[in-house]
Amino acid sequence: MPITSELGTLFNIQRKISQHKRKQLKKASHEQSLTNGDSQPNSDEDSDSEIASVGNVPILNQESISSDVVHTGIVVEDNNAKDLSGLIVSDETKSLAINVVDTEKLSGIQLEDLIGMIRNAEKNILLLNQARVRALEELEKILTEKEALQGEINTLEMRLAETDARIKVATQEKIHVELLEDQLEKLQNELTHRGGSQRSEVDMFEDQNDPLIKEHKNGLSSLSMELNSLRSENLSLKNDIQALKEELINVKSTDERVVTLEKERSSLESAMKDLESRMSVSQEGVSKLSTLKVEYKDLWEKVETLQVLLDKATKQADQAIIVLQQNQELRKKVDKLEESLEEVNVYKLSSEKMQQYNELMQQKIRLLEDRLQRSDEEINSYVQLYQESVKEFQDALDSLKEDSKRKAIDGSVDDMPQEFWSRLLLIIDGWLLEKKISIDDAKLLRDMVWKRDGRICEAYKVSKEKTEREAVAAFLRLTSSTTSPGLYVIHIAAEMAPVAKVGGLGDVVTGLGKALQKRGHLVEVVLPKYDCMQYDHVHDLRALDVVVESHFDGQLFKNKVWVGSVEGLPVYFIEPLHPDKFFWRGQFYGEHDDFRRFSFFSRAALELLLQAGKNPDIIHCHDWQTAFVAPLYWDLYAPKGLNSARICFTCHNFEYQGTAPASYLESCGLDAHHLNRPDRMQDNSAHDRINPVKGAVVFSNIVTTVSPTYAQEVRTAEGGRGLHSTLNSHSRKFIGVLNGIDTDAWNPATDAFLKVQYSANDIQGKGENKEAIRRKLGLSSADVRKPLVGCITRLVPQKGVHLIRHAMYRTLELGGQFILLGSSPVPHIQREFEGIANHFQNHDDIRLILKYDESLSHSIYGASDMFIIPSIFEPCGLTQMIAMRYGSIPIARKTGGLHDSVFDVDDDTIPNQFRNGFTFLNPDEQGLNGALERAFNLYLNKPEIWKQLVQKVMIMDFSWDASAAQYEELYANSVARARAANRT
Ligand SMILES: Nc1ncnc2c1ncn2[C@@H]1O[C@H](COP(=O)(O)OP(=O)(O)O)[C@@H](O)[C@H]1O
Repeated sequence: MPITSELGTLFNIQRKISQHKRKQLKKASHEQSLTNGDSQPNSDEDSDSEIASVGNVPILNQESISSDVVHTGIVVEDNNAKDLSGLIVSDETKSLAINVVDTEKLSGIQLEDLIGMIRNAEKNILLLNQARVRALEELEKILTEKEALQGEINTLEMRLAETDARIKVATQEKIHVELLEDQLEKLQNELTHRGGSQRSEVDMFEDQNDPLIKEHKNGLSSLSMELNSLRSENLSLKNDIQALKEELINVKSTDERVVTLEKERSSLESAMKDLESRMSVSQEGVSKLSTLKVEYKDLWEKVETLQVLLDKATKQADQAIIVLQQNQELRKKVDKLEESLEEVNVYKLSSEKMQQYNELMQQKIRLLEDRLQRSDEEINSYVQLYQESVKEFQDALDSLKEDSKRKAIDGSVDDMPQEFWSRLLLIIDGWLLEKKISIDDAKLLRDMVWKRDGRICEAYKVSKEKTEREAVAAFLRLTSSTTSPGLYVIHIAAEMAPVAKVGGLGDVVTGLGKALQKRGHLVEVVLPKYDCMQYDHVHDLRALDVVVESHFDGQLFKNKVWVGSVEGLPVYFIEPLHPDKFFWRGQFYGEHDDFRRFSFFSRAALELLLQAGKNPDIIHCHDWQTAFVAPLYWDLYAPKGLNSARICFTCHNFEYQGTAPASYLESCGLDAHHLNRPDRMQDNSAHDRINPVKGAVVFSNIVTTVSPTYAQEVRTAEGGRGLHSTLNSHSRKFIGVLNGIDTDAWNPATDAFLKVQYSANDIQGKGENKEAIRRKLGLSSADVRKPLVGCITRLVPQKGVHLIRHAMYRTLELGGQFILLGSSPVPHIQREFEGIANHFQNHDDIRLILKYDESLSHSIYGASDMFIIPSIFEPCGLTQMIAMRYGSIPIARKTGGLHDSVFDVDDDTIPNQFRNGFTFLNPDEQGLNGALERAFNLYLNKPEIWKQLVQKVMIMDFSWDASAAQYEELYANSVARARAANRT
């Protein structure tokens, strides 16, 4: 192939390659611009808010880029700028090298940073594209130049080839000329040799006009002409060659330029590649950018939401500030009140017992204020009536005065004129007809007049100068002293300690009953006659020769009635003669038909009261099992004549409400249709079910629970187990009264279950009881001072079983000993603790006894140094009070009744004389650890202080006295209101 065509092919290939590259570059550039162009509408569609912010960015403002890049994390790299300089790229373009930072970091950047980054990234992309376009233009110029040069090279190469050919011809001709010159020279030499001799020959020839010579002469001249022409040709060829050589040099220099251009081209290509890779990086950046845009959109929405919330919060804050200001004013008032309270407290400090009652007194004051307000309302309504009567009474008094003047007033009763007695009778009848006194009172007063009772004469004398109201009161005092000194209270309950006790309810019925009895009230208890009762605690048990019939399932069933005394209280035991043998089940609760068992019992108990002709002032029912008493009383028994009583209901634990399908209510004779309403017995969560506890709250005159804090807790959605709304709407009759304990039954000085009795004055016996129980349960006695932690409880979630379990292990870690007495109605919990009991059965420092054992419970209270009660919630809790009575320091969670009875030894906000234990707030292991460790620390490191603490808690008063007084007052007020209402 000729050189020219070879060069031409090469050139074509190169051109094609460069064209192809250019096309690709253009295409890439076009696509890029499309991509950039597309992203904006897309983002427009995506978010209006984004449009507003991104669209307004002055993206061609170069200054804004440089100032923002560092801030947003997009940085210009100097190296990249140097690479680009070879392409004659503008300075601005150099700043387009984007260092794509970790987008994860970006997402964490503040919102403003994010917006700035998006703006700058867009600016960078645009400038990058501009730089690419310029680079392409430059490249195109260079390629055009290169093409022109290539053409020149081709021409030169052709001319070179021609020149080569001509040089060859010229060389051949030169050789030929040289040959001719040689021949010519030889001929000349020959001619010269022939010289003189031959000169004459030549001359002869000339002279002689010899034709050979002539021919020879002609030949020579033509040769010399030819030679001359060849010489001149040779000269011109030399010139040509010289010119060609120069051209060749030019060509070489052109080649060198081509090589340079090639180098430039390849560096351009590598720059292009670099640009391409940067483009792809920037494309990634773009995709990340769109992710960021989405994130930005989300963030923006959140910001807007936050803004709305902020506005709201600001408004609330404003309101809060106002409230706060009001609060501060209130606070000042409260502070003043507290100051005066403290003064009162200081005064009350003279009696330690009074201080302990301080809180209860405050509560009582609140209750009294409440009551006072209500009775004020009632009284006001009577005032008018009284005022009307005053005049009449005054007239009667005036006439009596006149009589008195006439007769000797200080004479004997018998001397009083008949007119005096008649007038008294008329006054009494007037008060009766005007409903100022009840029929019973009127009857009693009439009897007194009839019998010429000196007391009524005396009452008249005392009241004759007084108002009618005071006179009525003076006469009624006569009737109440005539009838009974106290109230007649009947408890209808499912438990009573110690004969039928499952938990605190049994303790309360007996403890409260005995305390009320001591205060002069007549107290009776009605219980189911369980087959599993502790009959040895019932004195003089006997069946009455009477059968009480009660309705159930539309039929009459007989009930056998037993009487006996328990802890000095008269008790009626009802034994239903029903085929289902309701109370012959070997356990108190947990039967599938508990609802039927106890609704039957509730009705039978009321039937007993009715048939026995009892007229109690108070019927006190407890928990869901006897909650049916309240609606039964008002719906069925009050109409039948058992109408003397007010109903008091105590809920000992709102976790147990005894709900059932509404139709179940029919069995005991209640009208399910009538009662299954939101304002009556309908369960607040399941509307096809009735709720006995709710029914009792609605239908009772007094509703109590077992501690003030628990009473507050159950009025909240979290603590009320669905009944908070009902309790709130009946709040006027609802109150928390802290339970007490039966200090006779729980007395370490007399407790027959203890190995050694002891008291606060002599606590040595406590150590002996500790030693005795260690021996009994097989625990190590090696270290007398090793602290013993006790726990006696039903093992149910409420009691914080996971914390009890943790306390056992933590006690061992701390070097103590642990005794757990408890049982669980929850099978899996019982199984779990059985597993732990087996695991530790031969352990030196821990023992689990998983049963109910009254006697052992006394021994544990007597032996333990500390007592753990980590309840999740606790309506009242008795074990902490019993433990303290036995000198065992409680470690308790601050909830419900525990909060009202255990006060932390390290809590400076509590007066020192009330501090009696270790408490923790959070129901978790850390919370418990803290309290347990503090207790161990004090026990081990400060034995004297510990001893003082033990003696202090043993004499704290947790008796029923204060609580019974509160109940007495609640009862009395309710009865008084009823009587007042009956009179009107
Ligand atoms: N396994 C048991 N053996 C003996 N007495 C127990 C047992 N478990 C609990 N008790 C007693 O039951 C009463 C618990 O009352 P309380 O603390 O009000 O809890 P609750 O009524 O919720 O069970 C205490 O008198 C305690 O001594």
